[in-house]
Amino acid sequence: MVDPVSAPGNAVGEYDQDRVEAAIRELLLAVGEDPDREGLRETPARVARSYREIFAGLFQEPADVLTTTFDLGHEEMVLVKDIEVYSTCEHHLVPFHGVAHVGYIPGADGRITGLSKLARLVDVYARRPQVQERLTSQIADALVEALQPRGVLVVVECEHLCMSMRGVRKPGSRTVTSAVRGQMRDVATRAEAMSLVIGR
Ligand SMILES: Nc1nc2c(ncn2[C@@H]2O[C@H](COP(=O)(O)OP(=O)(O)OP(=O)(O)O)[C@@H](O)[C@H]2O)c(=O)[nH]1
Ligand SMILES: [Zn+2]
Repeated sequence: MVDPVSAPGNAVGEYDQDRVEAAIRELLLAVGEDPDREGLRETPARVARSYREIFAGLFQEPADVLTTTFDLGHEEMVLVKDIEVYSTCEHHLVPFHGVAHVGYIPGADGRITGLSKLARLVDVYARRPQVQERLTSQIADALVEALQPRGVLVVVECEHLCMSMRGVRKPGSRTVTSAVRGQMRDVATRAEAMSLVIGR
């Protein structure tokens, strides 16, 4: 038995490697496969290890990653764009992937966070069963809470494999969602942020 991982995040229980393994074996049987054939023998254990990583965000809190802040007195917009996103659609349990652009205007105290922390924050929420709208707003709200910035803009652009490989089968379509908080709602500020997002 591998150590269960238990931490708050959004989880209602702990990660149970043995149970995931048993469920994957059962799933293989249910779809008509033979889980004992050579190619599949190790698959339940592999998938269980892989899900532990893919859903690790269930056991992480945004506060865990937004720990490093600096008082640089910087009062202008900070934007990290094209942060790679890999998440899992909670309706079909298949991936959706693309990029996130995360920007904020520091608060009156000029407190900022490390740039990598913005990407880590995206991962905390992406590594859970998700819908893109919730992913987008959770990132924005976590930044508001941690940094008390003047404004936040989060834009996420993803392709959903549930729309590409099955169902409606429209490969290449991308879904764009945004969450805007505080002064980023101002027309001119939002336009400046969006031009930075769009500019390549
Ligand atoms: N709003 C939103 N919808 C999503 C997201 N990911 C998947 N969906 C949609 O969730 C819906 C689920 O619809 P259902 O009718 O319950 O499921 P379904 O029969 O598998 O639907 P199809 O995908 O159309 O075959 C689909 O329209 C998906 O495209 C997401 O992140 N946000
Ligand atoms: Zn889906």
